[in-house]
This record gives sequence, C-alpha cells and structure tokens, in this order.
Amino acid sequence: MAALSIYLAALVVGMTAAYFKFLYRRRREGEPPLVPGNFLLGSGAEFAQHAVKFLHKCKKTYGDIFTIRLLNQHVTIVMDPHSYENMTKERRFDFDPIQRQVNHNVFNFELVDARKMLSEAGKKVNGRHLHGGMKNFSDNLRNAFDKVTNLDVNGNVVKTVGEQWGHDGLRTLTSKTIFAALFYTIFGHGESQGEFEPQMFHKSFDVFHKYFNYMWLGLPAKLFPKATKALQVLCQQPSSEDMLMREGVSEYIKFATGFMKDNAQSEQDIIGHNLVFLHVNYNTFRLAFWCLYKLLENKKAHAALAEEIREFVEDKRALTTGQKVEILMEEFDKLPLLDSFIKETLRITSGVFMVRYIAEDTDFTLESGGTYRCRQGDRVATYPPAIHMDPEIYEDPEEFKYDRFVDAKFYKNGQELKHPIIAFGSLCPGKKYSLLQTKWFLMNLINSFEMELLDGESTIPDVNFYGHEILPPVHDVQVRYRLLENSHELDLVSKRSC
Ligand code: HEM
Repeated sequence: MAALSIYLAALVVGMTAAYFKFLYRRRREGEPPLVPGNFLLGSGAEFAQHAVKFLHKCKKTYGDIFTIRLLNQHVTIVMDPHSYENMTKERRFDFDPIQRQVNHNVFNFELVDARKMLSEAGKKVNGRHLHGGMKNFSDNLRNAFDKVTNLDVNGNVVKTVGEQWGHDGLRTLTSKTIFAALFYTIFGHGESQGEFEPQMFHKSFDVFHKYFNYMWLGLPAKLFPKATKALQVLCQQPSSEDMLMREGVSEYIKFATGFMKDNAQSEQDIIGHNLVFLHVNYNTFRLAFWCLYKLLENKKAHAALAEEIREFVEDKRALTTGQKVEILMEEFDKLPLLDSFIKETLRITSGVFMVRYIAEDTDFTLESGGTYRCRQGDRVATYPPAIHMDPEIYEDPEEFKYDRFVDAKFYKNGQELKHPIIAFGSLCPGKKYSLLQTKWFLMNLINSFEMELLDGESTIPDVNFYGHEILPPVHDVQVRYRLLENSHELDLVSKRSC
C-alpha cells in the first residue's frame, strides 16, 4: 500500500513537472496574446473541429496576431494578410525544421543538404524543363483517357461514346486519369513490378493521408497500424538504379536520386524522398478532382468554360493543318475564365497551414500595426484558408463564383492584397507546373468529354483534414461520362514545332 502511494505521488509529481515544462506557458512582455486552451490538448480539438471558424473567432477577440497551443507546440498565428510577405521574408522564420519534421515523422527519412537539393531540384519543374515535363504529362494523360474510354469499371472492353456511357466515382475516375498520368510522369514506365502502379499507390496514399496530421505532429507511426501497413506498400519501389532506367522518368527524380546517391544516402532514404515527391504532386490530383466537381455542380460555370475553350480550340484549329489541334503551353495558360475558375477552386478547397520554425526571439512588425516578440522554439504560421474565407476580402466567401478572379482586385482595410490566393505558400516550386497540368487536364476533358453527376450526388471538402494542402472530399460522388463525338484531339507543342 505504501509502495503504491509512493508510486502515485511520483507519477503526479512527474506529470506536473512535464506539464510545466512542455505545455504551460506564461505570456512574456511584448508577446502576442495567448489563447487559453484545454489543459492537455491546448486548442487542438477546436482547431481540428473547424480551423477557419476557430481562427476567425480568435481574431475577433485577440486581433491580427495571437498564440495558440496545438498539443505541445505553440504556434503564433498571423491573421493580417498584408503581413504575409514580411513573414515569408523573415530569415529567422525557418521552413527547414518543418520540412525535416515531415520527412522524419511521416516518411521516415532524412535529407542531407536539403536546402541545396530542394532549390536545385525545383529548377527541374520550372523554366525550360516545363515544356518537357508537360509534354510527358500530356502523353501520359492521353493514354489514361484512352483507358477509361475503352474499358468499363470491370476492365471489359467497351467504347464510351455515342449511346454508351461509362460510370464511375468521380474521385476514382480522376485517379485513373490525372493521378495515373502524374505517377507515370514522375516515375516513368518500366516492367510491371507488383504494387508499383498508380491505382495501388493511390489506394495506399488514401489510407496513409488519414493519419498524416497526427504523424506530422510527432505521434508515433506505431499508433496507426493501418498507416504503417500502407507505408509498407508504398515502399515497394524499384531500386534507384532500376528507377533511373525507366522510360520517361522525370528530371526531378533523376536529379534528386543522383544528388542523394552522391551524399551516400541509403536506398530507404531515396524511397522516402520519392514518396514525398509523389505526395506533393498528389495535391494536383486533389485540385483536379475539385475543379471537375465544381464544374459538374455549376452548370453556368460549365457552359461558360466550355464556350471559352470551344472558341479557343476553333481559333487554333483554323491555323492547324493536321488532324490534331496544336496548342502552345503559353496560350492555354492565359485563358481568363479557366484561370479564374481554378483560383476560385483553390480558394474554397485549400486547407494548408503555412508554418515556420522561430530560430531566434524575433520582433515581428505587422503591416496592420504593432510589433510583437515571437518566441524562439515556437512556430509562426499564417493560415491561408482563414484568409480565403474572409468576408471583408471576398464577398459571400462561402459561395463558389467561377469568374470571381477575372480582372479582379481584392482589398483588406482599404489596401490591395498582393497575394489574394496563397494556397502554394511562398516556397512551393511546383506551383506553375501544377497549375499548367490542371489547366491542360480540364481543357482536354471539357473538349473531349460529356460528363454528368448522377441524380442527388453531392459532396463537400472534409474540414477534418485542415492542414493538408488541398482538402479531400467527405465522400466520392458517382458520375457518368462519354466521349464527345466529333471532338478534335489537342496536341501540346513547343514553340519551335508550331
Ligand atoms: C495543387 C498543387 C500544390 C499545392 C497546393 C502545393 C502547396 C505547397 C505548399 C503550401 C507548400 C509549403 C510552402 C511554404 O510553406 O511556403 C509546398 C511546398 C513544396 N511543394 Fe508544393 N504544392 C502543390 C504542388 C506541387 C508540385 C506539383 C510539386 C512538384 C513538382 C511541388 C513541390 C513542392 C516542394 C518540393 C515543396 C517543399 C519546398 C521547400 O522545402 O523549399 N508542389 N507546396
């Protein structure tokens, strides 16, 4: 009995000490207001329930900057959208520890000389590399479209054209088309290797992503056996040597693999990095899903976009001699409605948390006024979805307005916003590539397909996934689709051949 009492007393003392060391916080002079939270979770539960509502409520009470606690991490939230640029430029607000946290906690690897690798690799999806990447992507997408219009859901040969409709879940269909195209554009084609194919990877990613936020925050992967099992499937990849031999493997993967090998990184590290790269590209798949869904849900938007694309294709066809309509990347990138439609989709479905580690105590001055001391070891963050849903910036923010961004400017406190949409943060090197891929996907789909939601089908973004770059839907929706007769195949060409 005495032993039990001593044990319990020691436990209480230990837990109290741990609480004061890791969770308790007293606001120091000059620091932003501290939002009170649950003794154990901090504001974790409220944030997880509906981050945007929670942050809007905090802003009303505490103003443009305040500190919350998520489990054991204190995060200073900057709500003033005009201060976004200052935040990204402050050198003591460091992204590298965050990137390391994701690599280590979620994908189980370390990246040696990460900053150099990421900045060099980022060039492989920009500038002159964009054309090559987009050409591969468009070929892979064409193959994927051919598959879904020639095979039914059971794999039987059937051409979905004329009277013949194909049926599928919209998310599944998006996965079979754009996700498959992204997968092959990244990893190229090679001999069949068991699980290493897009649909198997997609299925495993879906499971894995459910636990992403918990693992990112540092909860041990062992707590999530389903995620561990999915990760085992995702790790079944060709060796780095075999990967480099695959036909059409991306410049990004070639460079990254070479760089990691030069740094004597292990095969397991290379596999982990391949997964991170597929994971960032997965956002393009999610964005494409939402674009398609919003198109099918909004008949007016669908008709307006179809008209813009029809006119564009007709103009290009008049200049083309062959069967296919030749299109330059620079041209389809500039279609105003298509561009606005995608931005509006990003506004509504982006869930990203833009976080930096505070390397030293930093006096941070807000554009809206006031200087606040941000504490070393905490995180500082801006939360784009809270800005994207701000009624002072966007009229009727809950409403989807496909032409909202056509020749539009947005203001907060009378000052124009430099970055109204910040779904890609300041560091994403894949922004341009991803937007081009999404535009090409949509343009081809609208040009060549008829597609409808089945009666009564609808879905919404799943706010339980706030923190993910693009939110997934709460569930899939059923659609039917078929090829349009008399549509003209679009051919992506580079300047020289056009
Ligand atoms: C809809 C698509 C995408 C969205 C919404 C998105 C969003 C983001 C965001 C929010 C970040 C963190 C940036 C920051 O905190 O400043 C990021 C980082 C990153 N993204 Fe993307 N991304 C997308 C597609 C892509 C693609 C297609 C690629 C590659 C081709 C890519 C490569 C990366 C990389 C490598 C980083 C880490 C950058 C670094 O550590 O310096 N992303 N992305």
